[in-house]
This record gives sequence, structure tokens and C-alpha cells, in this order.
Amino acid sequence: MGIRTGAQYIEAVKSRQPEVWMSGRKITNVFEEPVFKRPILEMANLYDMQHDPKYQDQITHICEETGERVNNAFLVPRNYEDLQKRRAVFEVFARATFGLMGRTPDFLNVVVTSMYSNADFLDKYNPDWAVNIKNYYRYIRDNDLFLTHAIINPQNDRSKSSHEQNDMFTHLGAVKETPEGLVVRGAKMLATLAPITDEVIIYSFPGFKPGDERYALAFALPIDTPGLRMLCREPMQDGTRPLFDHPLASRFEEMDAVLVFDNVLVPWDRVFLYNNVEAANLLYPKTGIAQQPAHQSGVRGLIKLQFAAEVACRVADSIGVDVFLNVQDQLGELIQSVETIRALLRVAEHEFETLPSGEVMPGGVSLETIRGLMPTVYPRAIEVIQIIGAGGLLMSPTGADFAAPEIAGDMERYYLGREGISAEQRVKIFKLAWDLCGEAFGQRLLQYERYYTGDPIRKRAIFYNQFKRNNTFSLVDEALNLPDFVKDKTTV
Ligand SMILES: Cc1cc2nc3c(=O)[nH]c(=O)nc-3n(C[C@H](O)[C@H](O)[C@H](O)COP(=O)(O)OP(=O)(O)OC[C@H]3O[C@@H](n4cnc5c(N)ncnc54)[C@H](O)[C@@H]3O)c2cc1C
Ligand SMILES: Nc1c(O)cccc1C(=O)O
Repeated sequence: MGIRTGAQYIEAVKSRQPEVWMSGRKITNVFEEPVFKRPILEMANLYDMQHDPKYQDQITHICEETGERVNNAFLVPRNYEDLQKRRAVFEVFARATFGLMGRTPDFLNVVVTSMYSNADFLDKYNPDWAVNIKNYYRYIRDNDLFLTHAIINPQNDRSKSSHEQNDMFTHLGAVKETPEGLVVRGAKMLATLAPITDEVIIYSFPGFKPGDERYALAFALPIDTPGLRMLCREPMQDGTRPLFDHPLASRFEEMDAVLVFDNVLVPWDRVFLYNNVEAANLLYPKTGIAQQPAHQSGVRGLIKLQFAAEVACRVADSIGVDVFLNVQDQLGELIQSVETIRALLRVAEHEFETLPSGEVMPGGVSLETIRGLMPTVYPRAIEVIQIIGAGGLLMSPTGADFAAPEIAGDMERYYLGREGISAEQRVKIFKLAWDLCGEAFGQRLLQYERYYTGDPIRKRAIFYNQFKRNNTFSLVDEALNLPDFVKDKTTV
């Protein structure tokens, strides 16, 4: 089939009945649920962009294996030009969502593409696993599917490993093998967008200990597989708030869910790894599933940061405070952060690494530096919006206030911006800003940037240790071994 349209994606959502729980209620119709409606339409828009002549050649290509047109996220990059083709889809999708939706379909499609192209790693442990992931890659590529994933355990007792938890099946683990497949039970978090996806893939961040064998798992299933329950977090909007008042929160909320597997059967041909702590711990470093999606995250993060910086600039401009030195300093700082991330991305793409198979990956050090900086620079951008917008951020009237004839005059007079900025323009800018920096929606976006790639502290520690392995810090030796010119000169 190849690339889907938005309508085909919506049909797929409508055709399924996954078990979704939200605020104590079982959702019976995901498509008609107000909280999910707009995000579904945003996703459908991305699928439609694949058919839009303006974008099609940038974000899709003809698959060599099938002759069908598929998304560039499924391209195994072999050179710089391929990295640019991948960047194009990351950028087009991120621009369409202002970088606010982190788990658009390109993210996990890149993960699975990377597992596929590095399937030799799995083959060494079990040839069936390699065959399964290759078939799965072809299946999602050719049907243009949208995946969610859950790679961490619920936060119960982080000081203990999975097999040490009080209940053996709090963390997702294998219960038994059957001729048809593996029966699994327990929970995994944190599956972003799960209710509106087609499939779920389960694997884990490294960190398994001996004794954790039953938890060392990787597999994929349709999102409506019997026994799979999604427990959504409390929604941050009710799906009915006017777009005028919440232009971002009403459109771009990504629901997150804990996934509960209640004795779910995973057919053998969907098992990619099982009962092997060593393989589970090496999956990340050996299959590129951190580095390749970090390209998507970098491009998306850049657009999100740029958006936040632009919002800060427009807030300041709209009320004339960007004439002040302190405000200029803060805005300049944000623009420099954007430029730093932009430059790092370019370095990552130019200084790509080539694997023995010929696959290329954007430079790991630069990508990891982006991941290390974003948890600081994005919250700072949000803080600057809060500082510059100040009290006005709280005081925006609603669209309904503008529509009330009795107070229309007050609106025009007291909410006016600087010369040339009408009351409505100013209020719209401030509402955009409030969604980003004040609403629960905006707090989630901030938490996403801190944690989407794992604990930033441990990530940076891993980065340092890897950096140390590959570097000798030889400038120090050069300094210690400098010739003594004075001594040389006096001996001449
Ligand atoms: C909005 C959002 C969306 C996300 N989407 C997804 C998704 O779609 N799929 C997915 O799988 N995951 C997703 N993640 C989850 C993400 O992978 C985790 O949040 C991240 O790995 C951190 O894990 P945690 O939240 O359990 O924090 P924890 O690991 O529990 O950390 C809590 C605190 O304890 C400290 N800590 C914990 N353990 C240690 C240790 N061993 N040593 C030192 N300090 C420690 C940490 O530094 C941190 O301060 C998402 C997260 C967020 C916030
Ligand atoms: N955060 C990630 C994820 O959820 C899946 C795959 C990779 C990452 C990552 O940032 O490395």
C-alpha cells in the first residue's frame, strides 16, 4: 500500500476498539472522544502531507524493495543526502505541530527502521528475532503504521530491580510460553499518544540485572490486542475549549498512558527479544535506536525551542518592552540557544558516523549534546516568556469577552498593545504564550523536554564516560610537555 492518507488513518482509528480508560471512564469511541478528536485530526494532517505535491518529494521516496512510495522515516540512510531526506520529514512534521508533538509517527518508525537495519545483532542471539523484526519493519512501512512505545517500568520502587519488586508482575514480564506465543503480564509506561495509534512496541532502556530474565523482552502488538489496557493520565483539556482561548492546548495535546498487559498473548512472530538480559541491555547501543531517533528529536526540539523564542519576542514586542536592555538580554539569550541547537544539528549531520553495514548515523556527540542542553534551554525559554509576559499572561480576556457588546469598548481600549498592535492581536499572542508557559499543557511540554530521552543526569554521566573512553585529553599532555624556550635560548 505505501503512504496512507489522513482519511485512511482515521478509518483505521475508527475500525478499532482498544481498551482505553480515562478519568474512571472506559472510552467506547476513541475518534468521537473530544479529548482525542483534534490530536487525531493533527495526525491525519501529517498523513495527508505525504500526498501534498508541496511536500511529497521532500518527505517520501520510492521503496527499492516494493516500488511503492513510503515515508522517509523508513529509509535506511547510507550517506549525507539520505540524512537530509530524513531530516526533511522530521522538519515538515515538526513545523506542522510547532515541535509540540514529540511522538509523531516518524519517531518510532525511525526506531524500527534502525532495529531492522541492525538485525544482525538480534540474529546472533536468535535468528527468529532477526527475521521477526525485519518482517515487522516491512509490515509497518508498507502499511504506513503509527506506533506508540513504552520502555520504562512503572515508578514503584526504583531502588530495586524488576525481579525484586514485591509483586512479580508489577513490571511487565513473561508469564509462560505457549505453542502460539508468549503470555505477558504487568505494566509499562509511558506510552505517549497510545489511544490513537495503530500498534505498540515494547522494549526497554538498559539496566536489567541477573534475575530479570523474564522482563528482558521486546515485542510489538496491535493497539487493540485483547487484554491490553491503557490507563490515561488526567487530560489537560476537555476537547471543547475554544481555539481562540487555547490555540495550542486545544490542538496538540499528546495523551500519555500506562499500559497494563493482563495475560496478553504475544504471537512468536512478534517477539524480537526474550529471556536474555545481555541482549536486552545491549539493544540500545548495538542497534542505533538511541542515535537515529535522536535526529528526529533534535530537529523537532529545535523547532519547539525556536517557537518558544519567537513567542517570547512577540510578547515583548506587542507591549513595547523590548526597548529595555534587560529584556533584550533575555531575548538575545534565547535566540543564541536556538542558534546553538541549530549549529549542533548541522555538525551532527555533517560529521556522520558510518557503521560497518554502510548505514550512517548523525554524529553521536553532537546529538547527545543537544539532548543534554535541551532540558536546560527549553525550561529557560519558558521562564523568559513568564518573566516578560508578567501579570498580563494571567489577565487575558476570553473570546467570549470580545464578543460581548457591553464590554467590547473595554476590550479595545484596555487590552490594546503598543502602537500598531490591536487588542485582539495582543490578546492572541498572550494566549499562545500562556498555553506554552502557564497551562498544564505547557508544563507537560516542559516535562517532556526534561525526560523524554530518559533521566538527563544519568544520560550526561553516560555521555561523559563514553567521551572519556574515546578521548585521551591529549591537550593536557601537550601542555605538560611544552619545550622550555627560555632554557633552549640560554643554551644557544
Ligand atoms: C511527557 C513525557 C512523555 C514521555 N513519553 C514516553 C513514551 O512515549 N514512551 C516511553 O517509553 N517513555 C516516555 N517517557 C518516559 C521517559 O522515558 C521517562 O520519563 C524517563 O526515562 C525518566 O524515567 P522516570 O520518569 O521513570 O523517572 P525515574 O527514573 O523514576 O527518576 C526519578 C528521579 O530519580 C532519580 N533516579 C532514579 N533512578 C536513579 C538511579 N538509578 N540513579 C540515580 N538517580 C536516579 C532521577 O534522576 C530522577 O530525578 C515520557 C516522559 C515524559 C515526561
Ligand atoms: N527517548 C527515546 C525513546 O523513547 C525511544 C528511543 C530512543 C529514545 C532516546 O531519546 O534515545
